[in-house]
Amino acid sequence: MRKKIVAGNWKMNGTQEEGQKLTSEIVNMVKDERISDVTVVLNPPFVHASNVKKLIGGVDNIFLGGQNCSDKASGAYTGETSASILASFGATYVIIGHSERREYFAESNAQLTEKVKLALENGLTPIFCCGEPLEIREAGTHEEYVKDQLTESLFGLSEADFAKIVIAYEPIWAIGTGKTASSDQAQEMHAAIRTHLASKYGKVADGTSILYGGSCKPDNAPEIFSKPDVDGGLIGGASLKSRDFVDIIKSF
Ligand SMILES: O=C(CO)COP(=O)(O)O
Repeated sequence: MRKKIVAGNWKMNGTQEEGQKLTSEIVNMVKDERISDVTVVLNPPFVHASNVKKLIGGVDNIFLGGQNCSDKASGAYTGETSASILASFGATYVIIGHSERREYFAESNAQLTEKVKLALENGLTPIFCCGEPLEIREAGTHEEYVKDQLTESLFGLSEADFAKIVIAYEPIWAIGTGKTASSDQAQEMHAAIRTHLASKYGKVADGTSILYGGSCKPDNAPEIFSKPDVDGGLIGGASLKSRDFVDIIKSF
C-alpha cells in the first residue's frame, strides 16, 4: 500500500499570525474529524518553522516540510537555508524542484540532484516536483519532457535512497490558473511516470507516492484522487484555507 499524502505549499504567503491561525485550524480539524490514514505535510515559509512545529506537536500524521533547501551543505550563502537547518527545526519533508524555483531561480536538474542528496543525508523526505509548461503539452511531448526531468535529477540515486522519494507531478499550465488537469490526464501522466521510474528501479516504483498538483480544490480532488496512480496532492492556493485544505485531505 502506498502512502497517501496531502501536502500544503503555502508559497510566499502568511504573516506569523495568519500562519499560526491556519496551522491551529488544520490541526484541530484533523483531530476532531479523526483523520488518521493520510499523511499531511505543511510547507510554510521557513521563518514559520518553529511555530508550525510547535502547533502540530501532538498529532502523529501531520508533518513540517520546507519549500526548498540549498544545494550546499552550509557556509557563506546569504539568504539560503540548508537541509540540516531545516531538519534541526523538526522538518521531515522538503519540496525540491518546484516549477517556480526552476523558472524564477533558474534551478537546474543537476542542482536539484544535490538538493535531493542533502535532503536525504539529513533525514528529510524530498517531494520532488516535475511537470511541463503549456507549450510542451501543446506540442505533445510532455511525457518525454517529464521523464527527462526525472532521469536527470534522480536516476543517479541508489535504490535505497530512491525508495525514500515522493514525486509531485505539477503541470505548469495548471498551477494557480484554476485550470486543473482532468483526472484522466493526471492518471495518464502518473502511470507514465511510474513506468519510467520502474524502468530504473523496478518494483521499488510500486511503492513511490506520486502526488498531483495544480489548481487542486475540494470539488475536483475526489475525482483526481480516485485514480489508481494518484496518491495524493501538493496543494497551493487551497492550502491557505483550512476548511478547503482539510476537505481535500478527506477526498480519498
Ligand atoms: O504549485 C502548486 C503546489 O506546489 C499548486 O498551486 P495551486 O494549487 O495554487 O494551483
